[in-house]
Amino acid sequence: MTAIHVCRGTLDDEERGDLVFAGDLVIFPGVTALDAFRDRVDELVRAELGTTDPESAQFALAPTEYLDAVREARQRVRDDTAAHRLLLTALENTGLAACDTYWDWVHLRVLPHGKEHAGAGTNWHRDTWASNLYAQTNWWTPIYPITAGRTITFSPAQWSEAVANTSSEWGPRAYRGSGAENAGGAVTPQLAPPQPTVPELQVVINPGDLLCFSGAHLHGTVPNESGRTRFSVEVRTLCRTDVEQGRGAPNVDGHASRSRHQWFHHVVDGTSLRSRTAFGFRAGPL
Ligand SMILES: O=C(O)CCC(=O)C(=O)O
Ligand SMILES: [Fe+2]
Repeated sequence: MTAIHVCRGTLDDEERGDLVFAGDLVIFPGVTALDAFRDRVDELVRAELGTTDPESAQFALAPTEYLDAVREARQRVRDDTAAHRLLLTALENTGLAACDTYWDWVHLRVLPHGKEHAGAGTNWHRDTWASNLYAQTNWWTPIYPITAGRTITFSPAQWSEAVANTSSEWGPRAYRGSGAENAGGAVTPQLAPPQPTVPELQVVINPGDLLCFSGAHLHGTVPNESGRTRFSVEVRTLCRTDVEQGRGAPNVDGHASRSRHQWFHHVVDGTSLRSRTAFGFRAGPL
């Protein structure tokens, strides 16, 4: 049973882990530093799209021009250390201890209106089918207002129920961040037949709110037919103590042969989690 917690105070890493690794969703409303982060992302997005209304820019620009600008905006956010610092402060505002935290990369997801852009979203997946890291915690925030028709969706019923999937044969060529998203590639492992019935929970939060969930949750993108483009940012964290102590969500159906510690770098000093051989991690190539 998934509960949704609206947490107006802070949770330390252990308290947060107790909820998230049990399948609960945690919403931190009005996180202080998130306003400045959002302003920064908005500035980068407007600059790249050359508009004051990014949510309708897809209708104003030629398709290739638009997709190029989106790619640039995504890269700008991924490289922008000022934005990263603000996002880290926002995570710390929720109680996260930066000294113990590794993250992957700050990913701007742009989901335009219309079926032809569906590849910019994701099908149902658990991130852990790819990362094989059960302490993985996902953070997600909208940059502009969203609706139930323009958001992320969860299948709480499948938290503890195995579903057939392609995690055993999925490989790093589909590595997230490679740009495969907009080419409609299999960015994460997929559901395999038989397709389960997936009762959905679409989560609508405000810009400035942060949604936190286990990477082991079955989740995906609501197809955007809302008439406006969705802009959201996601990042994944690992708490070193969780990894060292083997804390995390249960694995109900992941069959990846490797764990992708190398996707995660320390939020302050940038050292790779893979290089922390003191943990006894395999340090082999992808
Ligand atoms: O934003 C979405 O639609 C999907 C996000 C996602 O899969 C993630 O944050 O791991
Ligand atoms: Fe995901």
